[in-house]
Amino acid sequence: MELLTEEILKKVILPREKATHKGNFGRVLIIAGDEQYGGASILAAGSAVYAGAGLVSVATSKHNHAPLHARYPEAMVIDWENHTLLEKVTKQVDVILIGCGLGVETIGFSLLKNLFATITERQLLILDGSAFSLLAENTLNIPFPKQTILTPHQMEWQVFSGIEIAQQTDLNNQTQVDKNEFTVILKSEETRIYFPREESYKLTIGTPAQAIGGSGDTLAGILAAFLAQFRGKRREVIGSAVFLHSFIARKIAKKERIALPTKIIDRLPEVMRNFEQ
Ligand SMILES: NC(=O)C1=CN([C@@H]2O[C@H](COP(=O)(O)OP(=O)(O)OC[C@H]3O[C@@H](n4cnc5c(N)ncnc54)[C@H](O)[C@@H]3O)[C@@H](O)[C@H]2O)[C@@H](O)CC1
Ligand SMILES: Nc1ncnc2c1ncn2[C@@H]1O[C@H](COP(=O)(O)OP(=O)(O)O)[C@@H](O)[C@H]1O
Ligand SMILES: [Mg+2]
Repeated sequence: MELLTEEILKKVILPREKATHKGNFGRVLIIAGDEQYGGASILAAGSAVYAGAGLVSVATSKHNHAPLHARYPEAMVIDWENHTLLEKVTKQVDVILIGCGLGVETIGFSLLKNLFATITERQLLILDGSAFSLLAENTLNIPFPKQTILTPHQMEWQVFSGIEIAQQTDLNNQTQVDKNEFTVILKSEETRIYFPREESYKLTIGTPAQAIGGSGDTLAGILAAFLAQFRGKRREVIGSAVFLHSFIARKIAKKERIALPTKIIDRLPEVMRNFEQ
């Protein structure tokens, strides 16, 4: 198991070249946020925008359109009941994140099912939050596991994989990942990242200041933006997104008791700039 350190940020975060435009930094689609959990979609969208994705679209409940636009006008919004538009945009993007505050109602399941039927092998998929209960309750196969990254916390991993929290050892987790060929970011006070048949990563810089609703939604957005824009080795791009999220939280926690997800988002552009080599 490899320990994540600052070195990974220097490796992955490269300066932006001059002859570029928004299309060079990746297109992200976030399918998230029902009426109750609108904040999850707003946090995921904000972190994807501030972490530097070229274009970010959010398919969400109509309840969230105005607040999302007001907070992050850089993000584009799609009514998630507009199937035609959602399918069109789904086909155009590089990375799709689904699940943050998606809810476990019928619409959540049909969005997941339609996405699985539309996604192609050239795209990357991130599954978070409600996606795990939806997948545990319904028979639905992940279409391209090698292109899929799961970001469960321990309880979500238990529900999805059947491995109880007390049994979530490196060996048991790695075995499950090798068998299924997806990548798992297993979030906890000491997050682990398991890749199929590759060495895993361990994150030891997390702080209890991160134990607040919305922390994971923010991580998911950062991850989507990193995968969309950085061309380095996939495992390093994933490791650097996870490291950066806690690195900023730790900076905030030196002076503040809570690392508010919205504050982590605000710090992203500056901290990323400092790591450009
Ligand atoms: N502002 C918002 O709109 C928010 C929306 N959220 C969304 O709400 C939905 C439900 O997510 P929740 O995770 O809150 O609820 P869940 O019901 O999925 O699970 C949370 C429970 O799991 C247990 N648990 C055990 N180990 C844990 C660990 N390492 N980390 C976290 N929990 C652990 C805790 O007892 C906790 O109450 C998700 O779709 C999520 O994205 C949350 O992100 C909270 C903020
Ligand atoms: N005590 C802690 N120490 C370190 N990191 C923590 C701690 N508590 C939570 N975190 C981190 O905060 C995030 C929480 O994610 P998650 O539970 O999915 O939040 P949410 O769904 O509310 O957005 C994860 O990245 C997790 O590793
Ligand atoms: Mg979560």
